[in-house]
Amino acid sequence: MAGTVNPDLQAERDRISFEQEALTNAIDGTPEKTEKRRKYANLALNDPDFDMTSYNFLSRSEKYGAAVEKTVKMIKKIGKLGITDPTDLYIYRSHIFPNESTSFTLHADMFIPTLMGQASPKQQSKWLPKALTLQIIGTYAQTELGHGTFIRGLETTATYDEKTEEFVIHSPTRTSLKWWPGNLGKSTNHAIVMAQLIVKGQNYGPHPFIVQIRSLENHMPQPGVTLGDIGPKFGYDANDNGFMQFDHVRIPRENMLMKHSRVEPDGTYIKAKNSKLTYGTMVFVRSVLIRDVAALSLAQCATIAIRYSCVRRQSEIKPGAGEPKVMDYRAQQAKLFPQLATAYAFLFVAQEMENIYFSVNSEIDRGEIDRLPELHGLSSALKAFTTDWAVVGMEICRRSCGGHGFSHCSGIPKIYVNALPGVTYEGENTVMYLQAARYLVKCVNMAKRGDQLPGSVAFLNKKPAPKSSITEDVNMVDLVEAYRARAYYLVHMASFELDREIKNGMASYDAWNECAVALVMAAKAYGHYVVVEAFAKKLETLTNNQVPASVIGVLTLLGKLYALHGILENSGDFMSENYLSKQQKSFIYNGFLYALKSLRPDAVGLVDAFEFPDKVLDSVLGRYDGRVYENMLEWAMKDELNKTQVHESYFKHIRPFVKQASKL
Ligand SMILES: CCCCCCCCCC/C=C\CCCCCCCCCC(=O)SCCNC(=O)CCNC(=O)[C@H](O)C(C)(C)COP(=O)(O)OP(=O)(O)OC[C@H]1O[C@@H](n2cnc3c(N)ncnc32)[C@H](O)[C@@H]1OP(=O)(O)O
Ligand SMILES: Cc1cc2nc3c(=O)[nH]c(=O)nc-3n(C[C@H](O)[C@H](O)[C@H](O)COP(=O)(O)OP(=O)(O)OC[C@H]3O[C@@H](n4cnc5c(N)ncnc54)[C@H](O)[C@@H]3O)c2cc1C
Repeated sequence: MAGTVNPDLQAERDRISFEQEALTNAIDGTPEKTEKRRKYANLALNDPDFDMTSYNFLSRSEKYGAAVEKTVKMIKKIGKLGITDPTDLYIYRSHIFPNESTSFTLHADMFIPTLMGQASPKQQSKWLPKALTLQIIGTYAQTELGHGTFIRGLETTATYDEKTEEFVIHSPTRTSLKWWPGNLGKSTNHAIVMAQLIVKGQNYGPHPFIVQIRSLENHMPQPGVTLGDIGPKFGYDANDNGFMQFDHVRIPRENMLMKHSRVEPDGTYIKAKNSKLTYGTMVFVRSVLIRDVAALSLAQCATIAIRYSCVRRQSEIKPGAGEPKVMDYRAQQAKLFPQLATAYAFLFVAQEMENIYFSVNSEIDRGEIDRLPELHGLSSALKAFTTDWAVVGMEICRRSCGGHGFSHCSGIPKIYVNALPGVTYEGENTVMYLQAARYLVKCVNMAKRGDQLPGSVAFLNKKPAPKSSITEDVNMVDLVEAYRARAYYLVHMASFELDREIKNGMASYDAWNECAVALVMAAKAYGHYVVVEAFAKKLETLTNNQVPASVIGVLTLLGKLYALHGILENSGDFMSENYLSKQQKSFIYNGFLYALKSLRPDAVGLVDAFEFPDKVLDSVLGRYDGRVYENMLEWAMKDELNKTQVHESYFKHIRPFVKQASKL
């Protein structure tokens, strides 16, 4: 990150009030994690074998080809370097493929996790070594043309043939074509296929099967399998999301993943302890994408927009006093600082989600499944809440860069389109909120019966005070309590509405649909509360770990800003039933303004602390050295249109037309 830095940006760095290294450690989790991240990031970034030229100026086919080449090179390097730990692998990979999908992403993030979570020990010993050494490369093929959300509605069938001890995989209709699986279109040779298990004429619902889909010799589709790419999308150009049709494809019985449920050779079906264990890979990915998609993408966009806002000068505050940095406009701070605070909040809640995921998962491995519903409810709510707000925040960052934010030179469009499908894949967000609400409503009924609720839903056990205790000197404790109260009331209100409809004679499924607006609001409020509380807990942990006061100070300001902004944006909720008085609302507003003002000197330090390398941001606007204007023209000149002064279409179309016109 050496070189002459734009003086405007240097001035920002010269006045940072906190110890940046300690903050970076807090973001990573521990100093050891920072060290590890730097080590694997540098291994990737300093390797001259990786061409980090961005894909901006390539066609879709070229992008795909470049991604495959880079993926294979990366896999070879991983083998040479002996990187095996999943976190190290993830860091290494995300610095070679920043905000991009590798050609084997689904293999790493879903195919292998599914083998680990769904295959029996015997099956794991057969498939995992092959998968880990890439002798086979797989994807996760669940979604079909007709159904993504409603897994029970999948139409692909796996019919057991006891005579041959095989399953017959078949796509009976046009809508049963697998559609969307990543890396299916061109790259993979195996797939975990979710299909309706049919034994002796009985349908036991969706189950996972491992199916070879392409030849390991020449990559042609296996007999009975039709394959292709689904065509251009909103983004994800280098990713070959694919389609797949089966025509009575036979696989051995052992290819059904049988950790949780089994089919014996004679066709006897042994069911799982909980049929939803089959959905485990989705819970895993929902848990990790809170950090890897939502938090990090927003943090990157905030970095770009805040650095650029300290370089960009425009208009006037005081007439005649010259053009200020746009960061000095209070309105610009009001747009960008909440996004910065949200990125921090999501990083902290992701650390908590990761701990919960791994702790519940090891319980599940021991056969204890009591906490599965909470894990599902919490991961659903947080997946939806964080991806929703991350994409809203990224767009705010983009607009805050004015016109240049619309250009790929800002780097924001690439980050945005890579994160955007996070609101849809792995469970469409409204559907995820409703899943969380389903769990919350159950919890209300359990609390009414006097049951003690676990972890993140324990707040439903205790009625909050009817009035907030927020004072002029707003503090984190009162803010957390305000969010708890809002979540408590909205969850109870949704539950009350549901009960009322049912008491009035409505069938429970109709009542559910009727109350969906209240249910989604309840789940959002729950997600918001969990995030604010996670921020407060993080501050407590850092304080207990003797992190420097300067860091606690700036993070406390950020935490408050996040919570205050959320109250201002949702003041109707907080002010209903007079929980928050008009005077308290003015304390919130003043606290928000105070936080903006106080954070201004540290804005660049707070984004620098994320330590996103320039190669990751791939942004002219967000460069570490702030040399924006010096590099814009050079960047634009890379475009194919600038390779010649006069484009061939001039000779083909414009010139003849103009000649013709001049004769008239
Ligand atoms: C430190 C660790 C390092 C590790 C590094 C690893 C590196 C990984 C890095 C990853 C980085 C980034 C990741 C991003 C890239 C990944 C790319 C991903 C691409 C996307 C892939 C996909 O999209 S795959 C397809 C996903 N599809 C879905 O998600 C479908 C959504 N639908 C559903 O989940 C369900 O059908 C439903 C939730 C909608 C429920 O349907 P339905 O109404 O029919 O209900 P059911 O009858 O099915 O359910 C009834 C009861 O079951 C409960 N339930 C439902 N789901 C679950 C679950 N998953 N777990 C537990 N319980 C569940 C439900 O609540 C009901 O309960 P009751 O009320 O008690 O009856
Ligand atoms: C980039 C990308 C990558 C993907 N990768 C994969 C992959 O690798 N493997 C794979 O199997 N799939 C993959 N998918 C598919 C993805 O998982 C599904 O698109 C997703 O689960 C949503 O399902 P759907 O498309 O059927 O949406 P739909 O369910 O059709 O949603 C349409 C609308 O209906 C609403 N809706 C649906 N059901 C309900 C309900 N019960 N209550 C209220 N509203 C409802 C939704 O909220 C939404 O507004 C990918 C998708 C994308 C975009």
